[in-house]
Amino acid sequence: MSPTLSRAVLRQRQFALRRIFSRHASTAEAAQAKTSEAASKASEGLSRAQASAGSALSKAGSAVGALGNAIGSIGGRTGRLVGFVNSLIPPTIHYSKVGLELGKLIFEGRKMSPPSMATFQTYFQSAFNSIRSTSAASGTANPRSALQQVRNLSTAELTAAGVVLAEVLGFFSIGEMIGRHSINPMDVFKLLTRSTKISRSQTARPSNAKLPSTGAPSNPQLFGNGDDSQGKSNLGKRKRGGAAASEFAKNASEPGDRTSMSNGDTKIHTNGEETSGQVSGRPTGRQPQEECLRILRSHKVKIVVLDSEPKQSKESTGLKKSKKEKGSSKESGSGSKHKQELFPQPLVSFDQLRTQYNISRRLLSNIKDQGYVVPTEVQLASIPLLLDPAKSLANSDSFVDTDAPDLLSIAPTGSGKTLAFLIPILHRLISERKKSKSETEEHGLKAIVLAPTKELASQIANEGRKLALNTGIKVTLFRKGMKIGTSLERVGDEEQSDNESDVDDHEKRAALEIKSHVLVSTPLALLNSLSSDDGKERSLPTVQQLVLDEADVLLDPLFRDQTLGIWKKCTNSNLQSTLWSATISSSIEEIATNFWKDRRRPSKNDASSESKSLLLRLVVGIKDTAVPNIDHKLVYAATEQGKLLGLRQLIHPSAPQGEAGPSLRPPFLVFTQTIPRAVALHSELLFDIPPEAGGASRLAVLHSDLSEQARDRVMTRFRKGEIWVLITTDLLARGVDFRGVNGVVNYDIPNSAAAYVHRVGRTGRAGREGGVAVTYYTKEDIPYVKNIANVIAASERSRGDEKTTIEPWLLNALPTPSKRDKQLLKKRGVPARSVNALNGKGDGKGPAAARISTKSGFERRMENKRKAAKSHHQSDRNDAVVKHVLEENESEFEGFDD
Ligand SMILES: Nc1ncnc2c1ncn2[C@@H]1O[C@H](COP(=O)(O)OP(=O)(O)OP(=O)(O)O)[C@@H](O)[C@H]1O
Repeated sequence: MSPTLSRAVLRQRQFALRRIFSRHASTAEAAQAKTSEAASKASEGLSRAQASAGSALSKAGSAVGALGNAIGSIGGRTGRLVGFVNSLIPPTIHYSKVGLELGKLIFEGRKMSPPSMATFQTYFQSAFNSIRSTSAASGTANPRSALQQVRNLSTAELTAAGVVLAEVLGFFSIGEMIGRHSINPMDVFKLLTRSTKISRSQTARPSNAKLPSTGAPSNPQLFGNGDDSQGKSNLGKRKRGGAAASEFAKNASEPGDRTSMSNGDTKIHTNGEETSGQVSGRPTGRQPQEECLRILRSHKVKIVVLDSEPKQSKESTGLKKSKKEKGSSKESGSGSKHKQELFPQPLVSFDQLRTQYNISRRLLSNIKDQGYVVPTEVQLASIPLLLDPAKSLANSDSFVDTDAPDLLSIAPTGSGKTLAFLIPILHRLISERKKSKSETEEHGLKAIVLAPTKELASQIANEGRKLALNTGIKVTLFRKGMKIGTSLERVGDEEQSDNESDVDDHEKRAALEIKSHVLVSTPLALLNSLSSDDGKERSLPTVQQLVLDEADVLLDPLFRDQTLGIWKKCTNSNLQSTLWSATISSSIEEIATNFWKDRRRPSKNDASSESKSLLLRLVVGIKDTAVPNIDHKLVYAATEQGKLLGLRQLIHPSAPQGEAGPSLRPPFLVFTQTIPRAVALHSELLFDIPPEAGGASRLAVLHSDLSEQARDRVMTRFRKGEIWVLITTDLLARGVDFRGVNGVVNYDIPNSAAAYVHRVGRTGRAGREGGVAVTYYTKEDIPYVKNIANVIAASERSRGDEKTTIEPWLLNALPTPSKRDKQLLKKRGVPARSVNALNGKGDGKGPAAARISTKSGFERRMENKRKAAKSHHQSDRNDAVVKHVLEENESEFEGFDD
């Protein structure tokens, strides 16, 4: 064959190869699309890192390609061979990316597992054998015979070989690398773009490590499914995983069906008719009280009657003493010595909402559409009680004769309290709507949910809208400037907005008269709207249900007057009030109970105030303890500089790990004590994430001094996974639900044990495993850190760990803060880094001790500008974001010591 002819044949083969590659590429892209669809919002962030790595790979590929071209121009046989190899590089790079995505599946513990070394070897066994055999080696080493062999191959053989080679290279090299070594996306990025050598010891993580961002939790329940027939707590016996939970739900009873519900070793038989524990004259199809008790105990749920209406005796409220009550049961809080314990029918599956509590089909399907299958502990116990207390206590020795008990509910962070209060509200409104004959009948505002922050209120309203979809119930986020409408005509779903963007415009909002069945609001915005310009105060007589979410904050001095002000304006004598939080101290409980008693005291002129009422308290788990499914790390950093170094190590996971510091993967939240510190920390770290991985756009700050729109924007970007590290204040410490947050960093220690519980509760939501909470403390924090150490130790013990990460010597060595110290800390935070200290008005230890940056504000800004200019050359897109961030930053942050 002449050289011209062989060149033509080679070109033809390359063309055929490219066609096949592009066909395979589209299949691969479809697979990739499915992968990213399955990934959770937060893992989108991670995929982006990997995509960055992919693009870096491509760049590297083109560089190699260019080199190949240069070599190819050498000419002759060697040149052609090099040219052929060169043509294989782009598809190889492409398939490497496919391998990378497959590796991601492996890495994230999805359906695939990495191929074993043995499988790998079988692919290459023949090649290995050939290499070992000298004769074969000399044969293949001869370029003339190698070229001849290539020429003898048919086009089909050649293309097939090329595809297999590219796939094998791509899958095994990158997929195997990521899957086997569990390399962090950031490490991959570094490995591929900066040639950073990452030793196995630095990158190796337990192969079974699960991250909260890796998708839906298999079991949203935190406790339970263990045998607890003695009614003892099952500390340390928590069985996790989907099997137990789904079985729990699957076996839930249907009316008329004889089913057996397995709850660990607990067997409950129900048949839609009488059960062995059935109490004559009461509704049937229920579990006997002993079984209810057993389930509730195994899920660590306890419900007691805090107080019944003062003027009514237990006889008249229909409340009987249970056997247990007759024994001595000592409870703390709100003054009462003995508290009646209740054992309502637990809700073992959401299907029971329809079969036993007759909720609307639409509401049930909306619940299911959200992917909720197994009720969490707080839902399991509270929803039946709120939907129909008499029915839920039907087979119990204790039953209550009231339609709407008031409830104080204390359940861990991320345990689904929102759903627990929204379902009963919506059910009641839907039922009333059905009962009303006239289409035009005035319905009015029926329910109010109060939350301490706009972010949380917005989240609850969104959740409410999803559940109320097509039910005819309107849920509205109430914002500053809105007015409550005086009447409410029948509202259709078309009037519902799926998000709050339609009310972003302040002017429009000012004129907006809200007509809604359910309002979700912060207390001040709502209270202000109730006082009219002529000085007249409006009340809310139509409101039947009031929810205080994060009730301990709402009843804290900061919000107390506003919250109680609204509560008082809900003048309906049948108002049902429910209070929810992960932490409610006995003093807050007392305030709530006293207020409740005052409200319930029958007034002389109002006969209807003689209504039957009851205040219940529901506790899930151990009060005021962090969820058991997260890992806590308390790190002594000595100084502010030590903390900064520690945080930088977290942002750059390739820095030495292990003893030097804990490992944490983005996305994560970083909490500071004050707004200026959050802004300063953001400014300090702005350029720590390399531009190729998104640079400054991956980092953001969120605090209450930002405009509402800016706050919404950051929240949306963080939820989408575009932001990896979000620096914030206690504004985001409560209630806010980011499903995929892998960790929380307390850059500044929280100002109370409760604040710690809530901050770290932003990870490990709905039973997700793998969340990490890192808390740094310095010399200045030592007087205050014992409370936090105690919470960590209690949380670790609550999951059955014999040894906690808090060494006993440390607990002994740390000083116990006095009550006054605790109060001051709660009010002002650690004095050395309070705003006063930063302004030089403190105890003289600040601002130097409290300064985050190693540089002055001016120096930091100059340096950031230099870095921004440099990054301009690297990426236009990043530069735009950086510029924007810098502008936003500069207008807010003037530095501490300029
Ligand atoms: N039954 C369930 N199954 C699975 N996930 C659930 C269930 N109920 C709620 N969730 C999810 O759990 C997460 C936490 O719920 P929610 O925000 O209501 O928790 P919370 O108890 O109010 O937490 P916090 O005390 O922090 O406010 C949400 O993402 C929610 O969608």
